[in-house]
Amino acid sequence: MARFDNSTLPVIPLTRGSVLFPGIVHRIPLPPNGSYISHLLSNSHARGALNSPGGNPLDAIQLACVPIASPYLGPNGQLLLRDSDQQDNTYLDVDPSNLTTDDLFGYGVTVRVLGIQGTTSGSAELRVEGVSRCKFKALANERQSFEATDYELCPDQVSLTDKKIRDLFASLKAHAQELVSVLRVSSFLSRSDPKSLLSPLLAQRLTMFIMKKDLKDAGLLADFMANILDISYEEKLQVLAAVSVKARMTKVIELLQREISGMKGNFSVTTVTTVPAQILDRLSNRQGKGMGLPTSATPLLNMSPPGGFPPGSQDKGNNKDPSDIELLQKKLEAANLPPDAAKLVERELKHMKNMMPGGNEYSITMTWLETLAEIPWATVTEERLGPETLARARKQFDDDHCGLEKVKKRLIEYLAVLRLKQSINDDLEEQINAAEEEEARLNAEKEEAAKEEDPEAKEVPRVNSAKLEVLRARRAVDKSPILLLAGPPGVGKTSLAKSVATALGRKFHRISLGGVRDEPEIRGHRRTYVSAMPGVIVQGLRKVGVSNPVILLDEIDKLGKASNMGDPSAAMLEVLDPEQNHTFTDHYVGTPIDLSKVVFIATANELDSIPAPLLDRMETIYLPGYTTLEKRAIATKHLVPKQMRANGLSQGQVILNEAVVSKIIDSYTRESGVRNLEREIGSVCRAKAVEYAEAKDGGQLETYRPEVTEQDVEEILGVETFEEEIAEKTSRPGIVTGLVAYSSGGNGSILFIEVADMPGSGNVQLTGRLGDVLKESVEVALSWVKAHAYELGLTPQSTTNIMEGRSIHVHCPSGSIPKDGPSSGMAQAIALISLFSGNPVPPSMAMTGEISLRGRVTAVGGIKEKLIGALRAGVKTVLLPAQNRKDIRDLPTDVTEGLNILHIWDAIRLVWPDSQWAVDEKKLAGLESRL
Ligand SMILES: Nc1ncnc2c1ncn2[C@@H]1O[C@H](COP(=O)(O)OP(=O)(O)OP(=O)(O)O)[C@@H](O)[C@H]1O
Repeated sequence: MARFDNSTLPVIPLTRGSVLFPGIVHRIPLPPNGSYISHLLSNSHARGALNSPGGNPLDAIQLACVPIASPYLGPNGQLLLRDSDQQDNTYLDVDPSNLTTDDLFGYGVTVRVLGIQGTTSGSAELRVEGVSRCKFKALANERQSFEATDYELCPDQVSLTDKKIRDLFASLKAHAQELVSVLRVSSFLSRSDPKSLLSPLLAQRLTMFIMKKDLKDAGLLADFMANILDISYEEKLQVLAAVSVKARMTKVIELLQREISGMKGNFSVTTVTTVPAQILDRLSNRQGKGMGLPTSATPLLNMSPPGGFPPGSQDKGNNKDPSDIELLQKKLEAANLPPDAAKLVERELKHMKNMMPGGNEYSITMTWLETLAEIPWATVTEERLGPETLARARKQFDDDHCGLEKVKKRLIEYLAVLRLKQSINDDLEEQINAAEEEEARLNAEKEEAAKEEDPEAKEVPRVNSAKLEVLRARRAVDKSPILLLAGPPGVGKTSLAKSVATALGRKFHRISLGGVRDEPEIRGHRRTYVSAMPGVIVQGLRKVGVSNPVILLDEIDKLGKASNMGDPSAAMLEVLDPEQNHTFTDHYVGTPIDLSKVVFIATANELDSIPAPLLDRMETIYLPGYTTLEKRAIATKHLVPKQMRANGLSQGQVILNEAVVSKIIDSYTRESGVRNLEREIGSVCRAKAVEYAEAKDGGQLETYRPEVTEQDVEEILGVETFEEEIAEKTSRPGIVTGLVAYSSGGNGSILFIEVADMPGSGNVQLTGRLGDVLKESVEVALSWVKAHAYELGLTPQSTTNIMEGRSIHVHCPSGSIPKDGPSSGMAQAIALISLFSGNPVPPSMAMTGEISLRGRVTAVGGIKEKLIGALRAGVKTVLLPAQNRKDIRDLPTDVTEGLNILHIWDAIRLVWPDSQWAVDEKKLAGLESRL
């Protein structure tokens, strides 16, 4: 057991090359079981408690820590060997149990015990904090315990009036701050190494810590910096041995200078602090007002350390990179902002000059101003709306698209109106300018007159102002409508809009509204939000760089519905309203933008899902699907040459004849548009390109065959993907052929409706993935047939229930394909009548039409697609509602010639002309319609 008396001081050797300084917290690992440190602690505690009973037991423990001596230093820290390269640091790998007093350094620190802490590895650590330097004159070693038998405590002595000390302290602080800045910059530059990262928060704390130290803490600050500096063990021992604060500061400043210049070798530092100017302000104010900080620290704020900016000058904005703001200012000037925006920008720029660069607000404002500078406020594409515009547009449309005559005609009309309105607007603009000049002149005259008090002159400007207002109002109203191209996928909506842009010579930008769910996506987030951005419209304008592009609002029908994130379609209303869009406000930009020069063209696959107010603002041009004939023409004239070019083939290297194109259309695609057709033609071209290249490389070009046969198509594209629904050859009661538009892939096709009856109690079973509307139309048909069973001759008496004792099952085959819509109502009713009467419907006959509960057959949509599908499926006769007569006029001739189209008034008679069971005119006379 160690023996202690009050004149001795227990000493713990620090191993692993560590040096403890006053003010620094250190952890000393406690060896397991029976450690001498434990004995030492308990004895020291017992002795301390004896001396000062009742105090904090930890405070009672008196200890010192001593580092291992270096063979390269003398007992007072003087360097014995100058060339550190020759140093061998193996002396530091000591076994604590074999230490002798000779192994210990002559200086150490007394410590305060903070506690004992367990570690995750199961061992314990003693936490101590250095208190004061201590010089050991004599050390004793007894049973592995060390004690200083003769020692001298050396607390820091700082003379607050010593100018040399004050200057040294100011220099130490400045260097310490500079080191933090340099560390921050270097960690920023070497982001790839996470170990070298100094977070902004930590850098700020360090700077604050340094700033808060005052002259009486000079020695502590020097110790703190020596502790964090990357210096050798000997240098640390030297700092420990520097009892004089002056000497210590000199040594630490020297070490700091070396460290800083070493780090600065690779880059130049322009910013030296991370403490916000306001805090520095506050600090200097506090000092000025004598709020606890000694005035001796004041010179610090005015000092000018080598290589850095004086910290006190930071609030004057000197440390900002002026080129950033200047550059931005120039960009903003060049952007030609409207007066409102210019005022806003000026204010923000002024504000920005007082901000800390790198701060959050600074970068937010910077990004915002950059966005504003990039918006094309006044940049426009030069107009090409001249007398030749329409001819050029016509040629462009014909070059890019086959068929679509009606649509092209409508687009030409649109461009003609755009041109006329523009010339009217140009005239108006001229008149407005003239009127404005006139008003300015009259105002000047009025002022003159007012000076001379002439009452007559005052009336004239009022007349002129009214004229100006009228002119301005006319200009605002004379805007062209927004076009909506609606139709199934791949029918050329996007490419038509592109052709419009080409014909007008304007830039084109496409905005996909498909995934837009929130209003801010259209109108932007307020710039105070984290990672706020402008909306899609402003982003589009920034991208194209002009204020008069053609913007395609693609898939406007897929725009999200109103939610807690706002209603995107409401924001769209403002964009599309010619009355409002000259002052469109994006939340991020925060100032109105004129969208009136933009030509907006929207596209949609269906109109039902577009909110009515939005639909109302647009003029719809419907693009129906293509017939096989049209597809063939498009493929031959456009898609084949296009795909050949795309695959590096020149004319004549691939020949696809009509039969081959038809095979691709019928067997490999089922769509209203031509997108898949283009893809399949692309596959064929690619396969031929490989064949051609191989033949050429092998020197056997003569063996290459450019013609593609139907067999080749099968080999290249694989097994036929689609087999058309073919009309039945025979029929049974209860089976009717209906028509659908936009079935799989948006094509028209036929649909079989099968009804069977069985003994039961009047139940109706529906299968075949029927949608709610379709189910309802079955119910309507059944109710009508039940209600008129007697008139139709299906029951012998008017009181008989036709469903009595039976149940029915309605099924539509292709059960995996969902079906919906009311247009099969008539076919359901005919199928039921057919079932109950036992009369089959001719198999080559198909029908479509919605029925009401009164038995009226009403118009349905998608006639063109349905009839094309019917023709393809081998249907000969089609029954259509009388109201759909108008749709037949636009049908391609191959459809009108290939089908016997009958508009029904008396459907039953058309289906069963020879039947005897429904000819009682008297009975039918009561019906409102002749289903
Ligand atoms: N009448 C046509 N003549 C020539 N090519 C056409 C015609 N119609 C469509 N195409 C071509 O079909 C492809 C698909 O057209 P586009 O992308 O314009 O379809 P879309 O109607 O916009 O489809 P979606 O609704 O899916 O966006 C384009 O390559 C286009 O050039």
